[in-house]
Amino acid sequence: MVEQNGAVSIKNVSKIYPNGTIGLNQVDLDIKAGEFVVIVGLSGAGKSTLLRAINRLHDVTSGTIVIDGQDITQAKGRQLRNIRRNIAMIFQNFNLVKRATVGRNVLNGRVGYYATWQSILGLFSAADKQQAIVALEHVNMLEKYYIRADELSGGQQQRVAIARAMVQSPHVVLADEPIAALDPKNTQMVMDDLKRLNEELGLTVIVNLHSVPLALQYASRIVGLRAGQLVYDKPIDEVNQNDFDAIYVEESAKESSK
Ligand SMILES: Nc1ncnc2c1ncn2[C@@H]1O[C@H](COP(=O)(O)OP(=O)(O)OP(=O)(O)O)[C@@H](O)[C@H]1O
Repeated sequence: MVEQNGAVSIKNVSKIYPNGTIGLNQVDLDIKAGEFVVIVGLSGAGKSTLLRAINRLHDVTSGTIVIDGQDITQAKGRQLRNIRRNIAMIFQNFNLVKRATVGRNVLNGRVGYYATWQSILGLFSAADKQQAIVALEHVNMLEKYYIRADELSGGQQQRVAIARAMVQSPHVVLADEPIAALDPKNTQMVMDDLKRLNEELGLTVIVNLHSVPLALQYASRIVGLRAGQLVYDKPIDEVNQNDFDAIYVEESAKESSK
């Protein structure tokens, strides 16, 4: 049997920012390949900090994060680059190159496979261009191939970002509040696109969301953070609405009820 890639094992991870703020406090979380995990929690709970630790956009203070057997917190140079290649990130603000075409933005998902000079010159192979076309078809955006990214709506830009993530051929997709800037129709489309990456391509998807109804609709597992700590972790079929009180109760409300 071929082992599926995309397992993320987070062990005893803490992150203390230079100003002393605790971003994460001894978080343990084992995510299996092919899961669709939604991380919920109040603003400031540590959701972004956790996602950014997983692809090492920032360093953790202690603990380990092992992705398909390799510890990204300790990796350097080529090894770090190779682990990162397997992790795609989708941001709230899309992070596209606004003045570049949709096609070029999608091809940027391949830069991890080229020397820097090649990607700067846009020397992408025919096979990669074909992959970009397939990815844009997947998110129903192929007709926009030659359009500049800044001419698209927010929802369309996010779908281009999803196509860019696809051509990266990752094992894990991280999405940090991907629908925060979108209306309900685009929210649905973007969440559906993420679900298809999970179901059709078998990718592990980890999404930060504020919305509990969306978490319930899409997740195979829900994880709750509060004040940097993991306070909740259940497969979707064991989740009930009351559970969210534990995640969303404000510290102040808790204190005043004592
Ligand atoms: N660069 C930073 N320097 C100092 N503190 C930070 C930094 N980034 C985040 N924090 C703090 O770390 C804690 C966790 O923040 P984080 O952004 O991870 O929360 P979040 O759950 O993603 O919130 P939101 O839903 O608002 O994005 C917060 O107290 C925040 O103020």
